[in-house]
Amino acid sequence: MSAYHPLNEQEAIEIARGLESIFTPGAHLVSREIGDGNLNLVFHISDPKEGSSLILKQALPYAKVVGESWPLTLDRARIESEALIQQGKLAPGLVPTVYKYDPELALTIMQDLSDHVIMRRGLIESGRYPLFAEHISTFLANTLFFTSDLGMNQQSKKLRVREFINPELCKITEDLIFDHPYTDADTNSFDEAIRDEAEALWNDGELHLEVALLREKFLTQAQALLHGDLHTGSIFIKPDSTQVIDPEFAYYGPMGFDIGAVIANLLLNFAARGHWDSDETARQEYRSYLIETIREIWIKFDAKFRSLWEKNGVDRISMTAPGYKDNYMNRLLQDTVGYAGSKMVRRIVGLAHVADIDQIPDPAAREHAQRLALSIGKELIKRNRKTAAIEDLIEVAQSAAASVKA
Ligand SMILES: Nc1ncnc2c1ncn2[C@@H]1O[C@H](COP(=O)(O)OP(=O)(O)O)[C@@H](O)[C@H]1O
Ligand SMILES: CSC[C@H]1O[C@H](OP(=O)(O)O)[C@H](O)[C@@H]1O
Repeated sequence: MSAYHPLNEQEAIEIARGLESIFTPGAHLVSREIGDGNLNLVFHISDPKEGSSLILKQALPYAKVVGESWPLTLDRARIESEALIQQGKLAPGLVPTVYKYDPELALTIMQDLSDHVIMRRGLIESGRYPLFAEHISTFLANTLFFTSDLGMNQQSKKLRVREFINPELCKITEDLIFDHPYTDADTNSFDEAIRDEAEALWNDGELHLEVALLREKFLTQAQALLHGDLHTGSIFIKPDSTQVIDPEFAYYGPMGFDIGAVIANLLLNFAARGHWDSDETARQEYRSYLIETIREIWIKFDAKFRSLWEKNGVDRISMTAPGYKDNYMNRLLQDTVGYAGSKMVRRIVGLAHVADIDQIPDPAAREHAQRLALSIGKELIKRNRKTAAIEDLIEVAQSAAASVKA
């Protein structure tokens, strides 16, 4: 196939045919474009007779959600395939296998995970995933520890940082998460019913200070290789398996940004309950499940990260200096809390929203969910540097749920 152009379904089939380890030569293949994200084309190619299939993901030279007026680098396909390969080595079984990367067509060919569901949809449908905290804490601990100065050769790490310089995708995050929600920006999008909330965000100096500090860390702290967009739409799940996809925002940044993303998206679902539950008891039970999952994620992450540090640490003084590990883990928790809050706020007033809340058809119920999400998000941002335990974050969510009335 020649130089870059967006593929059609037939061309996608022809490329997939080349994967002879997946498809029998001459097989009748079927192609469907299934991309529902903000940025890329995703083709599902299958051989219905044999039951074999794969995914072909192609970057477009612009942001699909906005159109050609928002050009976007094709290099993100390289970042995504390289990040998937790194994560696959560090967290085996928790990301799809990459079969092939084609730089010219900005194409990643990977394992089909259609037997899983996108976790955001699973949560909306009140699914429970008892192994999720175990799996995602392993993904986070392994990928973050072994790409940081604590767990890898520090000279090699600097070279890795260079490979994952991702300025255009980082700029999206810097704007959409750490700037636009706090000013009257053109990209913002919110229901008129909550204009008072949006305007309050634009005028809250205490909040702006904390957002500026979190933004500074996002801009400057090359702590570890992040997934960079770890929301529940980037996680495929079923009861016995968790698979992280879509790391095109990967770069070396502050670890708490990834952990905070997971927690923020569980809390967005927490705020949206009610509409998705049959009655008040079901709502309380599902919220308890979400809170328990958040608690478990942090506790398991903390234990696994410390254990990796004990067994595999490469940085002498950080392993022996009294109190350093506790200090590090506490700063990590504080970042997690601050970034979780930032990621909640952006999904209510910023450009890209979440189905958990936007798909609530009843305007009053949707407004309640939005106000609750903002209340939790703002409080987490304001309290981030005072956080001492995961219970502090849980307390913020629970007391907001009790005080923001429907
Ligand atoms: N490996 C995969 N297996 C099955 N479906 C996939 C896979 N990767 C992506 N998809 C489908 O394509 C959609 C968009 O993929 P995603 O990587 O999130 O794209 P974007 O970068 O545009 O957000 C997912 O929500 C999912 O439905
Ligand atoms: C203009 S991109 C907006 C938003 O979309 C990305 O998410 P996804 O690729 O999963 O659709 C990312 O969260 C960006 O901030």
